[in-house]
Amino acid sequence: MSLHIENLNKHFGNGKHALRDINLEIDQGEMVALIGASGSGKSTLLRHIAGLMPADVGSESCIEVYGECVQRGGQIDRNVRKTRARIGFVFQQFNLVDRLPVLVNVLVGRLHQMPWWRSVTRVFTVRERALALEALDRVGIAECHAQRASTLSGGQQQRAAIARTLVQGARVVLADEPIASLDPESSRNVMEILARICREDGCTVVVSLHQVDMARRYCPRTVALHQGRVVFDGPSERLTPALLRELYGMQADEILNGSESVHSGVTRHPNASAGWQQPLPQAA
Ligand SMILES: Nc1ncnc2c1ncn2[C@@H]1O[C@H](COP(=O)(O)OP(=O)(O)OP(=O)(O)O)[C@@H](O)[C@H]1O
Repeated sequence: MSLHIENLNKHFGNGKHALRDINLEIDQGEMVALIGASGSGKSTLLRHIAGLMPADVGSESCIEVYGECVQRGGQIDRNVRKTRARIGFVFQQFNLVDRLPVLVNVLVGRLHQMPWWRSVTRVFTVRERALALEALDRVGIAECHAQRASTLSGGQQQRAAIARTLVQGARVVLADEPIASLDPESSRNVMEILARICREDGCTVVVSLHQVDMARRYCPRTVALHQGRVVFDGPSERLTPALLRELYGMQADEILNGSESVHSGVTRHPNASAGWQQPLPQAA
């Protein structure tokens, strides 16, 4: 089991109950979509899994990644740095250092494996550079390795961020709305790359998405959140518009239509309702 989440609850200081009794098991090599309307708790859940945010203190909660404790009872584990090294985090806004070359941004993924003086001086070995170039090649942007990150398109920056997780050697990739700022073609590229590292490297991928169409295209399993609760956990193909309306009421339109209004350009099934597509076979 690569991810184990038990009795997870989170109240923020303002009293907001953002996560409610979350229990999840995710196997190694699964690609799981986390969907839900804005404010449903997707980012908060991913941050808890990465050990970036503690659950309610004194609760019965427990999060483990590959059997290693990330947090228990609202306390982040003392050895979380070791566990975090296996977790790659991909953000909506890429989180690259604009003025640094792409290759150096990708090599940042290795910092945890280096002595401190090398991380400060940013002296990388030939082998480390070769690894980073290989990762950039896998995400299709090796030719951009010497450019400053700021000169890349949004889609290329997101691919560099994924290459960073490859160089890190992450066994779990948590991607928080990685395609929310991208055009349709870049979105498909990024989702295909995530699906490929899942398939080829056996990485576990959990990707939060606003819209169900991408979940159905690329992720065999979807976990749907509504007001901090898991309201669906199962095969993505079961998430029909009717079921989404049952789960989300008026908010279903945000999940069904959002991708169409923001990033149109995907072919719709002739019988589809607004924003709805038939599932495609697993991405190549
Ligand atoms: N630091 C915080 N303090 C107080 N409330 C917060 C904090 N962070 C998040 N929340 C609240 O917790 C709830 C869940 O937020 P979260 O960002 O996880 O939702 P989300 O599903 O990722 O939304 P979006 O799709 O808009 O990014 C929201 O109501 C949000 O306002």
